[in-house]
Amino acid sequence: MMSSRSQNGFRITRPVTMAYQFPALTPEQKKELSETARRIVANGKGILAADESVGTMGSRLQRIKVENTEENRRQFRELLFTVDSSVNQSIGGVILFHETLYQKDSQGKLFRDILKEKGIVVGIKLDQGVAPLAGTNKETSTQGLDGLSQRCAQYKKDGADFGKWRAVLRIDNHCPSQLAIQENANTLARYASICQQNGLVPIVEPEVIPDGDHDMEHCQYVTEKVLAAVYKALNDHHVYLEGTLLKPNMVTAGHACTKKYTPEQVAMATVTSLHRTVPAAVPGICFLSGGMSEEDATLNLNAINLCPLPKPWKLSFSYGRALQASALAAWGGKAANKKATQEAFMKRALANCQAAKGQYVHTGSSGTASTQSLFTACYTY
Ligand SMILES: O=P(O)(O)OC[C@@]1(O)O[C@H](CO)[C@@H](O)[C@@H]1O
Repeated sequence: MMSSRSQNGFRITRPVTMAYQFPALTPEQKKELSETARRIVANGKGILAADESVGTMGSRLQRIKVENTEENRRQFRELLFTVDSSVNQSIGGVILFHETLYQKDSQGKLFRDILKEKGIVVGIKLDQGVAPLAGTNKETSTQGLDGLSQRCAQYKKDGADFGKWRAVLRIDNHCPSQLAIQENANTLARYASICQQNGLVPIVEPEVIPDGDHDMEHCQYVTEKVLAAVYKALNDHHVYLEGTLLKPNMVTAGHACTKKYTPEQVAMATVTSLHRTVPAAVPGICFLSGGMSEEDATLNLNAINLCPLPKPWKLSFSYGRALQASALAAWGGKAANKKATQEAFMKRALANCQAAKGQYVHTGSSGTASTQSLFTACYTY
């Protein structure tokens, strides 16, 4: 302890090792990170999560009977990224998988340059999947911290400005365990710190997956415990919250629960848990769709934005399945379906942008694909 006297004679005692003596980031680094984070979620914009790993993309393509080749993955993504530039009114960021960051359109232009010219921020999936936590009820920890700093530095040079890391928590007997909550919170925080050191905005994704027959109240209880642990860990790791985005699950009942809840009930439970656990310094919360149908994901997001509780953050989307399902169905692997594919994608992007402003009006004219459940059991890839 150091001690001194103030002008009016009071003794002031300070610990010698105050955290501010070791700032993690310079003011310039903080400015860049917070500006990028705010840009991604400005004016109802959200994120297209097009970062499916090769295996996950394989299961998407299998549903439409298309072979999982690099060329087929490239062709579908080309259709998404080359839609009309007005997509930049709804999509502020796109998350890419490693392979996609280095792929080009049929004219030889890098996807990342196509996105940047539209004013869309390019992101990159940084986690490397999950591994079992031995001695638990099938719980996992996310891999990818080894060499992460070097990978972040390279991706930053190659045009990425944000990263994504998904932790998976499940609800079951003895789950999530304290071990899984702590391990995943700490790993997310370590990842977030490394991202920020390399100029990437970390998307922090602790997903409580919807497998199980638990009710919505149980999901709310677990989501609050998980988020509280995540924000404690982010604070412990000196992560600059203004330069982060959160990607959580919405609070819903388990997929096999027989009780049904309205979007307003989901919205109230979701915003209540966020209100209790997520600091107002976080600029944006972009929900994952977690196997909800496209239409449910939009209706729930709209209800969340209309929820009459204080909402100091932008509440938006970072959807994978709920932005791509009807586009994939319209494509079916055929170049001739380009127009229908791009129209289907634009329709969902616009609907979710409206929902992120609480202005979505359900017209009742949605196609079949948009109301189909997109749930995959044990979605841990
Ligand atoms: O739940 P969704 O909205 O389909 O996808 C959410 C997501 O985090 O999970 C996938 C698997 O990692 C990613 O492709 C995507 O970013």
